[in-house]
Amino acid sequence: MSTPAISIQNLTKVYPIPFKREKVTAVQDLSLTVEAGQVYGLLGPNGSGKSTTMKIVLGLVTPTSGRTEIFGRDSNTVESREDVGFLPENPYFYKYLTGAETLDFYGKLCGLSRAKIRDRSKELLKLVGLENAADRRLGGYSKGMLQRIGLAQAMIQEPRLLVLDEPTAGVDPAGSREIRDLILDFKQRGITVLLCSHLLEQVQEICDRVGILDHGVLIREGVLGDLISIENQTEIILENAPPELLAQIREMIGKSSGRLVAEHRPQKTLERYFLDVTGPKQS
Ligand SMILES: Nc1ncnc2c1ncn2[C@@H]1O[C@H](COP(=O)(O)OP(=O)(O)OP(=O)(O)O)[C@@H](O)[C@H]1O
Repeated sequence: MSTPAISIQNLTKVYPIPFKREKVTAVQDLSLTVEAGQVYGLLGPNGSGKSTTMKIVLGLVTPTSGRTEIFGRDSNTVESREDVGFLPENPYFYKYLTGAETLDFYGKLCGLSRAKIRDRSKELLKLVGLENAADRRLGGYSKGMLQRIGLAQAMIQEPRLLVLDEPTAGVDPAGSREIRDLILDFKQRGITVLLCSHLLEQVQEICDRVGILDHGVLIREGVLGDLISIENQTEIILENAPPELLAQIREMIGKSSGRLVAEHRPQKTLERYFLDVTGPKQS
């Protein structure tokens, strides 16, 4: 089996509260594995320990006990960071820098050569749809554009793993969809993604596997489809079914041991409807 992108073993983090004798257990005996190539959703209510877990994986916070690894390398080693790109929850950007200058800055921080930064920056600005805004200052970017330059920044050193903390926070539905599509694009390129989000509808669309934290404890974990499927029910969606066919089906069900639980028209999501009515008009 290939080395997992992330391995978390019996991780616990207890924060002392300054000037008080109390402590906060942010993460408690957490073990989980993110296989390479997956999009993994780490979910949980506010304060459940998601950001703390991410920061420990990234080597930004020291665990109280347990260990975390990135592609087999302990998170507390500098080498483990070579393979990771990170978009924090509230990224701070220099608003007087342009999009291109921002990528230049992060490229230099990662120790990339001038030529490499130039090529990579051009490629990434195109990928995140900011080619035309490359020379505009970030102070004039919308929230969606800022998150996209944040994603480009996280991708500058061609990481194999992307850690994204709330990548669509504060972004409108069209902007969120663009970010969602970008994440799927990264997955297509073989990049592993660890994602924290409260937008469960989006998580459902893009994640292969999810873990749910509650008060620092992993209460559910598994393949998304398995976790949310209702075991003893079957859904059949028919198109253009004539009334006689529906009547026959109802009659057959009536004669069987099965029970018709619901019969209704499938609905599109509110997001899909919103995008349909606000999106570009078809000519
Ligand atoms: N530096 C810190 N010092 C003390 N307590 C902290 C610190 N960072 C986080 N905590 C506490 O640890 C717990 C988990 O916080 P964390 O930010 O990891 O949760 P989260 O799931 O990411 O929340 P959110 O969804 O609001 O971002 C919370 O009770 C929080 O108050």
